[in-house]
Order: sequence, then structure tokens, then C-alpha cells
Amino acid sequence: MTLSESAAAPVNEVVLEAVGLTKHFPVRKRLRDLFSRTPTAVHAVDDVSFALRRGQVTALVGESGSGKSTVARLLAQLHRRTAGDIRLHGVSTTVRGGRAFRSYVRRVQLILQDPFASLNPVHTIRYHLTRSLRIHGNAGRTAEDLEKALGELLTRVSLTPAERYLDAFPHELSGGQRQRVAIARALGADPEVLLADEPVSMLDVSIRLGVLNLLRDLKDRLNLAILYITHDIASARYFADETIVMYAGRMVEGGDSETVTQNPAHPYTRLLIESAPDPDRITGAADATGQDRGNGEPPSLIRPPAGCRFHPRCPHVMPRCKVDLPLRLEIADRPGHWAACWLYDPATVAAEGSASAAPDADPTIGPPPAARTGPRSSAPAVPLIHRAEDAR
Ligand SMILES: Nc1ncnc2c1ncn2[C@@H]1O[C@H](COP(=O)(O)OP(=O)(O)OP(=O)(O)O)[C@@H](O)[C@H]1O
Repeated sequence: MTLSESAAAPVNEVVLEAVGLTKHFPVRKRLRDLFSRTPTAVHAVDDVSFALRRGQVTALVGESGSGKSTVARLLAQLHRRTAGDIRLHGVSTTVRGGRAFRSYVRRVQLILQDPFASLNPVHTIRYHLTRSLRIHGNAGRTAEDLEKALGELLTRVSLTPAERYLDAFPHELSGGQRQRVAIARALGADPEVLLADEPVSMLDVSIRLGVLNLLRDLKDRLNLAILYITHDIASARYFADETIVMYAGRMVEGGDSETVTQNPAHPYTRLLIESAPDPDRITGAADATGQDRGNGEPPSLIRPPAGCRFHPRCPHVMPRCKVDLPLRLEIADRPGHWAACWLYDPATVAAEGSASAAPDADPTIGPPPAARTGPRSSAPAVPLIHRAEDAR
């Protein structure tokens, strides 16, 4: 295998970029819409832009249906995009199958949520890994080369001794071990990018940290760019360098993970953090005041709300939010931290008047950071994920 080659690339080099990535899924019209000329579509992803860099983890966080998996599938070239671009090393890339697709997936590998479904139960681990090595031209020339490459792959994901696992069937392994095999299979391509779509959410809480630690170790050793898709914003803080928050198909906040999780700017990110399970809040989503901070439903993506898509749920909603799509606004004192929220546009806030800006504000959620006057709390806003030993 030639893993050293990929590892030689400079850290932070941009490998894969989403530029204004948009995906609308056409849906069949209902009877009463049959004569309407407006095309009906699910606006799953709109105008998503970010860059994946060597040696870095970027987390894409949001609730179910926010478009995270669609972004991963677009970047894996499994969906055709409606608009926007995907750039691999700066070159616009669209592949539809055949040799071009094979060459693309050699560099960009997708790891799915469900290790039970992603491995074929009738084949051994040896079969899965050999296939990956052969397809991507990393099996070497001789049987010894192949055996060595198989051993290296399993060692890389800490399944040792390799002989114990090679001839096992997927059902003979635990969930964590199966996900490690799925990761080893992805590494068989010697990729530059891993798109990890909820890689630990199907695993027992006790083994999640071990798999995340493995991914982090691989990122460092192989200088991989990793997209980490998750519902769990607390794990993003632990695992990712950069965090991007999505709501209803749009990016609403981004920045380094520590800042986004500890000093969230967008009211949606704040809600997401407030709704995360916290052992100190015995009542879960409903806090001590009895108020449910997670109330409200995500909007229809067939007819998404005008302006900011979060405005129907936002405790700080201003008239402008219902009309104008918010721009990405930099948060003044935090380089690289931005929120797509009119609260960070001083002109808008001044024009609308801060008192009238939040007529139905939820007092339990508190003011956004722009309006804070006191020193920022250093206490973590979110608990770290369960720290248990990896039982594999
Ligand atoms: N093939 C499809 N056809 C029509 N709509 C789709 C299709 N795939 C996804 N969607 C819709 O696009 C929206 C975004 O879905 P997506 O799976 O990307 O969200 P997600 O944030 O990954 O959610 P989850 O965490 O539950 O997987 C949802 O409304 C979903 O129903």
C-alpha cells in the first residue's frame, strides 16, 4: 500500500470543497397542485459551502432532516446536485460512474452509520477488505503482498491479531468491531477524505469514544480530511476542529468547534445545545422552569419559510427575519466565527430596535452573544460525550 504518499501532503491543504451546494428532490404533486406550474421539490440542501482540509475534522451538526446526509451523498457523488459545485483539489468534479467514479472514490470514501447493513453477512472480513484493496489497486502483486496489506489494514483499526478477524463473518463481530472493519475497508482505497455519516450513532454509548478516537488517530497519522456528520453537538466539540451547524437545509453557523459549542451565536445552535441531554438537568428537554426549550417543529422543506428558515421558532425573531435571507455575518471578536443571523447586523438591530426586536422572546434562552455585556462564562455549555473505555 502507498499510504505514506497521502500522508506527505501538507496539513491544512484544502482537498474537497462544497461551493453553493444545492439539492432539491422533485416530489410528485398532490391532486390539488396538479395544475400549478410551480415545480414541487424538497429543498433538502441550499447553498452549502465549506472546505475539507488535510489533517482536520469538520463536523456537520443538525437535527434529523436538516440535510446532513444529503450533503455527504452529494460529496460522495451519489446524488446529482441541483446547483453549486464540488471541487477536488480546486477542480470542479462531476462523476457519474465508470472509471471516473472509481478514481473519485479512491480519494473520497464514505462511511455509513450502520455497520450491520454496510457489510454483506455472507462474506468474511477477508473478502470485504480484499475486494477494496483490489478495486483500488492496493493489493500488491503476490499473495504475500495481499496478506501483508490485509494485516496492515486490520492493525490500523486496532483489530489485532489480524488472523483472529480475517476469516470471521460480520455477525461474529461486535458493532464497534464491524464499524472498524468498515473503516478499514474505506482505508483500503488509501483515501484523502473520509465522509463519516453518523459513524457512531448506531453503536453502544460505551464504545463510541473508542471509534472516534480511532478516527482521530487515523486523521493524524494518515493526514486525512474528515467530514463528521452528527446529531450530537457535544461530540463535535470533542472530535472536530471546525463545526458547521445546519438547519432545514441551510448552514446557520460555523467556526472552530470550541467557540461554536461554548459560545454559540445562532439562536438555533443555542437551542440545539440547550436541548442536548445534560445529566445536571434531570428533566431532559424541559428545564427547571418547566419550559420546553426544544419546542416547535422544523419547517416543511417543500415550502420552506421565507427569510431565515428558523424564524418561526426563533425567540429573537425580528420583522426582517421573515423576509430577508440572512447573510453570513462575522461575530465581532472571534475570528472565523460566523452566524447567518440578522442579530449580528448592527444596522438591522438598530433599525428594528432591540426592545421591539424580540417581542415574544423566551426569557430562559437569554440574549445572543452580541447582546452580552458581562464576561463570557468559561463553563462548558455542553457536556462531553460519555467517556467510557472502548470495549470494542
Ligand atoms: N431521495 C430523496 N427523495 C426525497 N426527499 C429526500 C430524499 N433524501 C432525503 N430527502 C429529504 O431531504 C431532507 C434532508 O434529509 P437528510 O437525510 O439529508 O437529513 P439528515 O440531516 O441527514 O437527517 P438524518 O439525521 O435523519 O439522516 C429530508 O426532508 C428528507 O426527507
